[in-house]
Amino acid sequence: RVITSTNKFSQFASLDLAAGLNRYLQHETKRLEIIKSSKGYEKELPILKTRLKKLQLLNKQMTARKAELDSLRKKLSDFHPTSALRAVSDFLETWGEKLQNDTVYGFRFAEFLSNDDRSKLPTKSDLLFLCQAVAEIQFVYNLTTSDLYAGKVIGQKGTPLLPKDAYEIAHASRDLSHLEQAAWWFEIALNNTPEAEMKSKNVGNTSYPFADAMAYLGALKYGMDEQQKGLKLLERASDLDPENDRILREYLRHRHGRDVQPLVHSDPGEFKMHWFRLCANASSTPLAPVKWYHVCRYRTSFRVPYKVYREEILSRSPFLSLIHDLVTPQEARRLINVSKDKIGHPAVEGAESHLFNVQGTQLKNNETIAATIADRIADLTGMDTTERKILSSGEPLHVLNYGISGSFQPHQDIYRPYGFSYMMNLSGHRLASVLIYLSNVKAGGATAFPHLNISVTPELGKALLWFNTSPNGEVEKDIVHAGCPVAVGAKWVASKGIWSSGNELRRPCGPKVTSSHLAVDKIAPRIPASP
Ligand SMILES: O=C(O)CCC(=O)C(=O)O
Ligand SMILES: [Fe+2]
Repeated sequence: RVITSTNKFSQFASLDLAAGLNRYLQHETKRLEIIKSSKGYEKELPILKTRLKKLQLLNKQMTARKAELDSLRKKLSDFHPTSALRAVSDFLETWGEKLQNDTVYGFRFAEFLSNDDRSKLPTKSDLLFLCQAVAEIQFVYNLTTSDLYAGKVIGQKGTPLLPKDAYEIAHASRDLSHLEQAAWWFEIALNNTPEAEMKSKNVGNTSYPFADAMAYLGALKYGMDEQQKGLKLLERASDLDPENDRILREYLRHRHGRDVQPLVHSDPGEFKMHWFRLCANASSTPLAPVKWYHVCRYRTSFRVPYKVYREEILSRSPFLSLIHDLVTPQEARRLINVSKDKIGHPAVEGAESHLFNVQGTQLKNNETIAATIADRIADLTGMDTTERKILSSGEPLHVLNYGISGSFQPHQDIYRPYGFSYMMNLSGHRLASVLIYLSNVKAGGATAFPHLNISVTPELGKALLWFNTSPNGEVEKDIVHAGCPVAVGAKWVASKGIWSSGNELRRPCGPKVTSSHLAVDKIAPRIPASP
């Protein structure tokens, strides 16, 4: 999928279709010349000539549409869901067939696009995925259908949609069991389709099956206690496409109230809805301004003789804090750049893949930049982050990349019950996690802590620090957290795990409050405990 990670997209952006075609054209021209001047190939000459003519035509089209391709790339690079949906849909309509289907022009495109390059092209499944993404983003962020149809996503303007997109999103919503939402999308598709067009039966590539849309809407309305409205729609649908057996049967079943299955609405459950609310609130509320309980840590070490870290304590128990400016924009860029080519490896080793739809990689400390970050975290937290073959104190840095609607389901960075099989080993528990934001996100993509009622908007350079076990060594159940779906833009994070091995006597807020270098109780006595 091109859009699941921003990295996949940049591969597509770097693909030069026109140059590839040109190479192929030159190759074929040369072949024709050689064959012309050789004996015994007379029969094949006409075939080759037609083939060359078709290629020349395609080349002309390709050159003429260079601007179009560039604008497609530009639209995709905004990582805006409606713009991306429109762009991919346009691409598939104009180029997709030609490039994916070997036989349209009677020759193999594979010859000018390598398999590797072809895998970089947007596909039909990218389009379906984008429809799902729009449906999901709408649900989580509570967006109105008319705003989304106009391309508006949480204040970020994208390309307006077309009725056929609305039809596809309706189906995606239906698949997610968001039935009310599905009805809205069928409705908006139909409302934006002129009556004359519906009657013209001309359901081409650029349109959608109107009668189907009407029948689906009718069945939904019927099931949602608007029986009369529903029946009328089903009847109209059947009139519109009298030869359609499926629609006729649907109409009759509903009219006679026979075998009408009750609609099954999705019930995400209270916990998920709470998580979604936190996601939606985070995206509209900026971080709190600096408060009295911000903590300045003055730390000296042989690496950093004098350094001030500003730290906002968000929760004392379990401990969660926001560190301002852990990495510079240059360092973030560097981390992204060294990760880019490796991305796509399992994001989180040993984790159940249904938990996330992001891509990632691991950077070991032999990457200079990763070592720098590990050292800084050691300075900052007072803990050991050294990587060792056994009894390691630091985990390799995980770099994660979220594309449109990329998310990480609620989990804990520990062994159970979330299936992170590697999270407890000889090195003990993953004692603490440091999550560094390597990018801003245009909309969505917050990190939510449902049990703490906290969600944090990603901001380039900032980092969250939390402990996965409490000072007495028990698992912190309340540190469950999730990456909210990205609505617009790209999200890059790096997470550093700190193992208990080697840190037994180093964790802050240790046996005595005074023994803690943080002394949170002294500095922030009035922060309410978690609900
Ligand atoms: O990206 C986020 O906001 C959360 C990531 C996370 O939980 C993890 O990497 O373990
Ligand atoms: Fe996590």
